[in-house]
Amino acid sequence: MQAGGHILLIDDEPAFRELAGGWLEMQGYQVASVGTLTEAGYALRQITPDLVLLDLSLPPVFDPQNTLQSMSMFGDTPVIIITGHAERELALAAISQGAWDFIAKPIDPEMLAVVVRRAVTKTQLEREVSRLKAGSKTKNANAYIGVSESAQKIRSLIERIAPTDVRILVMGPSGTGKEVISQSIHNLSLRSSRAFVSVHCGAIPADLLESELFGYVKGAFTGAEKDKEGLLKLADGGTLFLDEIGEMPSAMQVKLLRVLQEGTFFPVGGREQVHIDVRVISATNANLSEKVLNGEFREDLFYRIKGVNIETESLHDRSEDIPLLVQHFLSEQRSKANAISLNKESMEWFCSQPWKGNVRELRNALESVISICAGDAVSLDDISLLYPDVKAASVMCGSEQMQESAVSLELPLDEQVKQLEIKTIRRAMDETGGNKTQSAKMLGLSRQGLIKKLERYGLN
Ligand SMILES: Nc1ncnc2c1ncn2[C@@H]1O[C@H](COP(=O)(O)OP(=O)(O)OP(=O)(O)O)[C@@H](O)[C@H]1O
Repeated sequence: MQAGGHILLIDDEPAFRELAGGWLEMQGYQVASVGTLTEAGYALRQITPDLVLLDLSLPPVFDPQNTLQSMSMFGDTPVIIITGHAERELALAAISQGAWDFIAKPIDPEMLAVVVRRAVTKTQLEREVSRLKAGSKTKNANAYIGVSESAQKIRSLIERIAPTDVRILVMGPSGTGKEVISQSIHNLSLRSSRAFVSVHCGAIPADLLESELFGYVKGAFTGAEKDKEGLLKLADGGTLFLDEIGEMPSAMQVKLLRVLQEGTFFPVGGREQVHIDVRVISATNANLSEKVLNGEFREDLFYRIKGVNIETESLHDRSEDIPLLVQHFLSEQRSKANAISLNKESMEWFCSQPWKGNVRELRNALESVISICAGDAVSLDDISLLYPDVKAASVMCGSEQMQESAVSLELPLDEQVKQLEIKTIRRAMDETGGNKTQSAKMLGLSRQGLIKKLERYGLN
């Protein structure tokens, strides 16, 4: 995608299209030029312009009123009317009907540049505003939260690769934030004002996936009463997130490969090729290399989507992220409801659970507990209504130790987190007489995760 923006130029004079189109391209815009409204309709299926430049006198009828009545086909995209001298009245009428501006032929390139820039900037700003309004999901650009070594690496990788168009494959257990990572990459990318379209490849039945992705034309099958755009077209200019790509049926894998290689596809039942410009981010909790070896996933598609790999760890193996995640989800709740907090024991309980469903399970549990909390601080009594065998965890969790040990601003955060981890691990090992299995359980880590940390910190 070029930074300048997309322009749809509709004028029946080929020489003018060539001249004005070429000049605008030199200014950094991507220009689609057509000679009739019918062609404009086709073009709109392939691009979402930031601006339309429209001549009012168009074949076959050459009736400016007819062209004016068709302006609704451009939705809220600004339209600049191109007029001849004699059409000034008409141009004014066009503006009263919602056109953004008009410019008279012969066109002064300097004037065209100014008018076009104003209109394109307006569209881009409006789209940005609606993107920001669209929800808190996009509010925080890098929404991936965590202080563990793995989370910090992922956060900085997100920031590094976001502005590029490199393809990305995010791998890791369910509920560990693969979609959060992908959305954050989109938020920080040059495509952030365009759509982030998420497709759950395993959730859509195989026979529906093709029409969902590619769209269809009227009459393509029983029930196709009008043309429908697919998710690929919706993602044009933006990011396509293919979740659970490992579950994509093999027939669709071939078709997706073609889209990724050529940037084009045919809607179901359609004869016109659609061009798109999307950045693809894929995610999976399966071992794709193994699937390739077993013949369950196409090798050529695997190499096409691979790009940069990001691997998430289970929450088990980075329990030091729990306090921050809990604080984050609490603050999200606070903006919806009254201030609510967690008392000391309940925070300890949250830090000590295994959370097999990872961050998703942690978040759901926290939200359920908050919803039944009687006061303004969640207590173990509240938790026990949902988890009857609740017991206060004996291990202190990160945030509290942070408060206890004097927090120093002289040491980098990494170092403080490391020291906190070492202290917590030592304490668990002391309390269990050095038993790794019990310590791991106490710390909410897998045994393997604990062993890795012991090695990393030389605590063996
Ligand atoms: N590091 C994180 N920071 C903030 N929120 C997170 C993080 N990790 C996960 N979440 C939250 O946990 C929930 C699940 O995250 P997400 O859907 O991104 O996981 P996933 O790995 O894509 O899961 P699945 O493989 O099941 O699709 C979401 O509500 C998300 O907001």
